[in-house]
Amino acid sequence: MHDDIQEILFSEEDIARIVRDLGERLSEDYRGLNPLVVCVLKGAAPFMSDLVRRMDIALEMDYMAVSSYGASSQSSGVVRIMKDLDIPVEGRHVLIVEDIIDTGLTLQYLMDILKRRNPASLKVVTLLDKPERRTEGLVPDYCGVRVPNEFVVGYGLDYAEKYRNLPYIGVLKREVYNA
Ligand SMILES: O=P(O)(O)OC[C@H]1O[C@H](OP(=O)(O)OP(=O)(O)O)[C@H](O)[C@@H]1O
Ligand code: HPA
Ligand SMILES: [Mg+2]
Repeated sequence: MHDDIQEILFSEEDIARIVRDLGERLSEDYRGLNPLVVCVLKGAAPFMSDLVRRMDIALEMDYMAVSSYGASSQSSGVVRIMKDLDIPVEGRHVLIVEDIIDTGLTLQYLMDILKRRNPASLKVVTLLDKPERRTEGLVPDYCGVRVPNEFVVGYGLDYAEKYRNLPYIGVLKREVYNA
């Protein structure tokens, strides 16, 4: 697994620091609002799990699964809902948790769907932002860190379902997905 990584971008310690800072900011901004924190499966699961433990406020958690990349390093452009939320969104302060915003297609689709359900507010926190690839005019409300235009894996991010359990975030060697 580690042999497939070209370069480590963020170590376990880097990630812990970034997540702690985001958690502190979100705790201030959402105190007293009992936000509905929505994890976009599967990539955001490790980030969600660490982030909520850095949010020292009352909140509720729910999970949604949409998929566009499948077993590929290229977005198919078609986003599908694989699992919807259990908790109603109407009147709630909804915070979407993403691992990465790349083209922005996934998030644009998700925001359009959730907006129609009349939340009190709808914002996004992403651990990674890859703005160079954006096709949708989307800017995250909260962003951990920017990444270069490379395919990255680890800490939830996969290539063909692999590498999600790496404790760090790194650039995948091109020969792995061009093979
Ligand atoms: O901005 P975009 O170009 O849409 O890409 C970002 C999305 O792609 C990945 O999910 P994926 O569809 O691969 O599912 P996964 O989370 O299960 O890996 C990632 O977790 C984001 O949700
Ligand atoms: O760089 C990436 N890595 C893994 N999954 C992704 N989904 C969108 N961009 C990426
Ligand atoms: Mg993926």
